[in-house]
Amino acid sequence: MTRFVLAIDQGTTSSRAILFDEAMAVVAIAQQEFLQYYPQSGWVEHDPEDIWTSVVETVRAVLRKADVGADQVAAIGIANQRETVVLWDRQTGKPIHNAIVWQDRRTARACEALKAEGVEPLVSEKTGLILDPYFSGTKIAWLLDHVDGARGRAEKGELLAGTIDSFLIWRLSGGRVHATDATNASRTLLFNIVENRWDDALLDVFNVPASLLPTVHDCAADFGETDSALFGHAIAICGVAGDQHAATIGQACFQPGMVKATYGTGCFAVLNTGTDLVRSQNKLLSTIAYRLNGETTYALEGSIFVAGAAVQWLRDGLGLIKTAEESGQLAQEADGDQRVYLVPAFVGLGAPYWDADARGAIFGLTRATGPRELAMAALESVAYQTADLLDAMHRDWSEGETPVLRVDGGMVVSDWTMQRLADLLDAPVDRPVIQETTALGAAWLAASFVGMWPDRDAFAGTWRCDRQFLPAMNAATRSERLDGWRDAVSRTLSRPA
Ligand SMILES: Nc1ncnc2c1ncn2[C@@H]1O[C@H](COP(=O)(O)OP(=O)(O)O)[C@@H](O)[C@H]1O
Ligand SMILES: O=P(O)(O)OC[C@H](O)CO
Repeated sequence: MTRFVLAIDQGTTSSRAILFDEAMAVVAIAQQEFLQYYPQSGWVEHDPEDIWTSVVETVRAVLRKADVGADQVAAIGIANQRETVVLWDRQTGKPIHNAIVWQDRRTARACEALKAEGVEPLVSEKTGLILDPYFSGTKIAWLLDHVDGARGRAEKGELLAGTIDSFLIWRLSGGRVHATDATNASRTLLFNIVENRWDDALLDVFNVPASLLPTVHDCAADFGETDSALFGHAIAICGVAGDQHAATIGQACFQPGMVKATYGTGCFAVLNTGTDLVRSQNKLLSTIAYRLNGETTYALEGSIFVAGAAVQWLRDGLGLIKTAEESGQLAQEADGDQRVYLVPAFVGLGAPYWDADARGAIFGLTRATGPRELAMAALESVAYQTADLLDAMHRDWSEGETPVLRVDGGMVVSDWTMQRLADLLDAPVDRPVIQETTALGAAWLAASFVGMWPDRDAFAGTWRCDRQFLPAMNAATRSERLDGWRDAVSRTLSRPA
């Protein structure tokens, strides 16, 4: 009987189920978008029931499309939007509130208060992170303090907490398994990435009871199996990683110095630093790239909150385009001499600025500026932000030049954006043949655990380039544009950098 592996890619705007065969080829894909809730300025929520329904329905749809039975699926790998948290009732599995999404800034004041108490050095030392509302710790505390009775119920052991992977594992396993992997744990502010464990001192700082938290496994491990009633047959869950970590694996960035950037809702550049935990001097994060066979590989990460979301804003906020693809066509026709800069700080700025209070701004408008130039500015903002990240990485990573950038995510189909990225980075940009790298990484974790796919090195040897974009902008233009961007950012920050 032919065997398959199933990847669940639970992203910020949609859930995807992707079925791979034994030869690592994509057999079928199903995708479902779900609603985003913006209850207040800077707040972003998801209904966990929407996420759950979209996951179950896409899995059923992909099996139907491929005419494959659940009994033919050897294993499931899960990749998920990170940092987003859910608190749910241990008995009923019902969430006590909407999920607070990674982009949500509601805990900015709480982070400032903790900084004023002087705990940031301790937190950074243990977690590799920055005290920012982006991460899960203060979001969990917010839920405990703002949902009626939640803290009392948590202390009595009635509630469970988790990132989206944990919530899905709990539901998929019929309420039997409360687990996560080391990469997701490393984004919570509660996990000590040096000692690889939940840290009591951090639980104290964020006032989170240990009983809420899941067991932490390697990325390729036994995470239980799905309730057989869900898909007609139980399927083993054997791979879990945060989506950016899964993409790092899917891009085969296994060697120190290799770097990938994923362009979805946000953009996340991840540089493999090997088994050494490198501390950034330039406001990048130190994080767990992946943990396999008990060995932790670390990474430096630059996180940008708005990448494809700027294109969504052109479409849904301004109504300038009907589809995301039109952004590239408009940018192509734009007057390239206009220096219009969009700083898309819709939910503050992430790395390397970390300014939760900044809000978006547009500079350089003239009477001649129209939709084309705004589209160009939106797409260019993604390239400029990446340039900021790679610049910080170059300064932190002393092991020589970082090699070419491997890119993936929904935006990389835009040739115009990828060319502008190479131009502004002054470095080659490689787009792989398989652009579902997040799903591929999750599938590899699961498939290698059950011995179905090749080991790490052989898997890395299967990576293929679809197109390489080479820089073609002259140095003077590049430097003038980057100066303009930095000036625009400095005028957008809520406080001096
Ligand atoms: N042709 C395109 N040009 C520019 N942006 C695009 C294009 N196609 C999709 N996008 C953007 O890519 C994002 C979706 O990518 P995806 O990887 O699915 O995101 P996520 O995992 O965060 O939900 C959207 O924000 C969308 O605006
Ligand atoms: O949903 P994505 O692909 O934008 O990824 C979200 C990140 O995991 C947030 O840290």
